[in-house]
Amino acid sequence: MPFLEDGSDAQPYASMAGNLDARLLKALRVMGFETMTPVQQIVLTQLPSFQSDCLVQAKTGTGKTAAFLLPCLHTLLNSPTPLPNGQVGVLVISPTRELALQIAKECDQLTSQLGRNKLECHVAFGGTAKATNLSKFMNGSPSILVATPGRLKDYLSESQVVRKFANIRTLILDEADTMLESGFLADVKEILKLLPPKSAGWQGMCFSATVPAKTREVVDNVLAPGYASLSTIDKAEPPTLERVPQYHVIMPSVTDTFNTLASLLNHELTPDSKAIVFGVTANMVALYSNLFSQGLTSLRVFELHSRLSQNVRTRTTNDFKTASSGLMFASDVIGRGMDFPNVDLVVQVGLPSNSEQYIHRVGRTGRAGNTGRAIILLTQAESFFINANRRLPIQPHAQTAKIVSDAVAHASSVERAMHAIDETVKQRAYSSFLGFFAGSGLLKPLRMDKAGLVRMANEMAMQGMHCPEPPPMEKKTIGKMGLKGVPGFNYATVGGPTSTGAQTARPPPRRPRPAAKEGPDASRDLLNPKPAGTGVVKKKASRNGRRGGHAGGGGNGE
Ligand SMILES: Nc1ncnc2c1ncn2[C@@H]1O[C@H](COP(=O)(O)OP(=O)(O)OP(=O)(O)O)[C@@H](O)[C@H]1O
Repeated sequence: MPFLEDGSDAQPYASMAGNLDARLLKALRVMGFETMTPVQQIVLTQLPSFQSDCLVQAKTGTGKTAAFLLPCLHTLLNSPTPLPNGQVGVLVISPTRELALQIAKECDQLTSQLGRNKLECHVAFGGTAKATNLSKFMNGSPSILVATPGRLKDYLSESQVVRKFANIRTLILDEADTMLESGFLADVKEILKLLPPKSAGWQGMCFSATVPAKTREVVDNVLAPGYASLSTIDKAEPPTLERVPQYHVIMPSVTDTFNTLASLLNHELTPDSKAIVFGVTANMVALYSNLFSQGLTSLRVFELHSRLSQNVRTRTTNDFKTASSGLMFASDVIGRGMDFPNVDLVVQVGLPSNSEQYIHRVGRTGRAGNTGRAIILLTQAESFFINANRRLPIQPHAQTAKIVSDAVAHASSVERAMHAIDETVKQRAYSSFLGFFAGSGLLKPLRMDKAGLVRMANEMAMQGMHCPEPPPMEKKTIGKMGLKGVPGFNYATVGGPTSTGAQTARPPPRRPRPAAKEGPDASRDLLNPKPAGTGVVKKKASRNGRRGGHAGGGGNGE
């Protein structure tokens, strides 16, 4: 069984007959789940009971979804006090909409053999018509609800919705470490206030591939004292899958990002590849996607981040799931939990915000027993990440020198492609890049001050994106980034006719320059409050162009 990295035998699901509901076992057979993965085995055989509170850690792509759904579905189906009709028995909270949908789909598969006793699984997440979903939820029998925290809080503001949770049996936090981080913890606490108290007896389950120490300090929000703590990861082993070799490619400077990425992808991809490239912000991802859609790859290009409508996000997710090959540029909307079959390469461009984010992104490949590769592309200055995370098995890429030197051969095709891209796309990328670094606490490890950050962003814009000058920035946005008074900005003023903002006066479009030589073609935006490029009028260009040295960033969101 390929899930087991130590080569030991996996236990067949058939051995659970009598312990796990026969209808669930039948569904598992239909799904092709013949043997238990290690995390499924540990949960189903070592948990004191299927109703026990637990904190469970297992590597990415090893079947945690079924590991948390099976015990609670079994309990729902076999409880001596059946769930009253219309009540929610199981609540799963997930950090992203895409993951919520994926969990609900797996739940539907697991409950597909219940015949007339079918359990309804509903989803609730933002970006969709709330009224329609809520009325379906209120009028249906949502025994299971998979929700993102924001929309769930919204639902729970209505007392008739709160009443539907009066008999809750299990609360699951998937990606528990991120759900219990500062960004989500306040939401989770508010949600808990509106649910029956823990003393009512509901089960808490927390699952993740990463459980940093700070998570253990706050799990008591959902787990009772004495909860079971299970892990399939040996303390001495790396937290990533052994069958996913990991490499770093270090480039000299941030201005090399686009050419080096083109060189790297040209080096790594084949016409059959299925790869994901993570960028640091949604708008940087949009820029990569635009760039590589200009003939820099023969693969179909996919783009996924929070700045797209939910319809587009859902369609792209489904398309990439079923695609046999393709090149996905993505933000962290798919950094955790998402299961895209047969991804053979994950590339991270720039710094992840922490080692957990790195681990989850790498985990988009090598899933379900498959193999894969992961590469992180950093600047020299950013390479501190490698030294600071020595437990991650990241090796130098054997072809680094060639990839970096071949970047020159891609310069002309990248430049030509950049000239074909709308300036607003570049302005947004520039603004998000600044916002990312300004808000990330990364300037200190990069040994950079704010003026250095602006210089670096300007160099990336002019030398990397081939903008004629630093893209315009509104004073208001600069202030929100905490960069007020920092030299080097091309200030823009608000003006124009619309009430929501104003029209942009952009630098005149540049004519694409012919390429000198054909090359071999191959988050959240923390402080970019609205699509940039709206509401700005160029006033003054100022340049300050010492060659800096860093790209990247993190941000744990969309
Ligand atoms: N027992 C099994 N037999 C065969 N395939 C399985 C089994 N359990 C899970 N899978 C498949 O393995 C893949 C990964 O499962 P899942 O998404 O639940 O992993 P995960 O551990 O939750 O990953 P992540 O840490 O990224 O959230 C899915 O495609 C799933 O269908």
